[in-house]
Amino acid sequence: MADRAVSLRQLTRRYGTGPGSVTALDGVSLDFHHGTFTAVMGPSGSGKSTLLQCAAGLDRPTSGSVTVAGTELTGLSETRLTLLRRRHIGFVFQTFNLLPSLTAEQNVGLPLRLAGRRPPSALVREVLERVGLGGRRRHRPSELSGGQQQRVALARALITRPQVLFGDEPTGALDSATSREVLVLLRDMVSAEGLTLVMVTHDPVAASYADRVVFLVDGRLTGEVLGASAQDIAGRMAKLEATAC
Ligand SMILES: Nc1ncnc2c1ncn2[C@@H]1O[C@H](COP(=O)(O)OP(=O)(O)OP(=O)(O)O)[C@@H](O)[C@H]1O
Repeated sequence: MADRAVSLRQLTRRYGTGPGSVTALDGVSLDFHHGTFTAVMGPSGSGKSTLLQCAAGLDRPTSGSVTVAGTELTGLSETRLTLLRRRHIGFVFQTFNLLPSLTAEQNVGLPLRLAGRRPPSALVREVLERVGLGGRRRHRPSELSGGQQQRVALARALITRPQVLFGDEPTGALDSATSREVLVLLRDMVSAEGLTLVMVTHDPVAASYADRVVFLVDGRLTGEVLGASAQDIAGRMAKLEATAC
């Protein structure tokens, strides 16, 4: 158990009830080990975002269990779940979700403010420097490029030093060169700093930065590959999409 940052057991998420209900996740069991980078892929509607939201404690599964940092989330009160998320989990989205009226450093300090702490300026500076934005501390999101905004979002997710970072298409809105910069940064945080990263992506190139790629179809796990090239991953995706049609 100690080497697992996140464990999913028989995770099922159904939306709605009766004949119109949708089973977005159907009995998924998966482990994400400390210091590893996993990409989650699958055709549109296969349950990738639902898996991420349940694993990150942002959504509650219909049945099954999620364990993060040794604590099972099922059954935790909203307050305890919020505290656990703040302490152990970071999340980055495709849309960077920065507050437009705040500077980069104010955005980065936000999670600590929400937890009732004053963000130490040395720590904010250190995290912004880590993502290569030491010189942009006073800029507002509108004064930054897409890649820079995503790096601010990354710094904001990392300021609490989470054990696990979940990314839902974090490079989906970026051009390929900028996307590569963000992926190199993410890869380095896993390899050099022991972060555990779980990233949903449609992009085989982005997935090739991961140690492992897991594939979902119709809410079920259909396989995984280790250390695969972008070409191999694209080939597998093409097959899955052909059978999903
Ligand atoms: N709030 C909701 N209410 C009802 N159905 C939902 C809801 N959210 C997702 N679904 C359904 O659950 C299934 C899985 O959705 P999900 O967003 O997890 O898929 P995805 O693999 O992330 O898709 P995409 O690649 O298109 O983003 C889909 O059939 C979707 O329509």
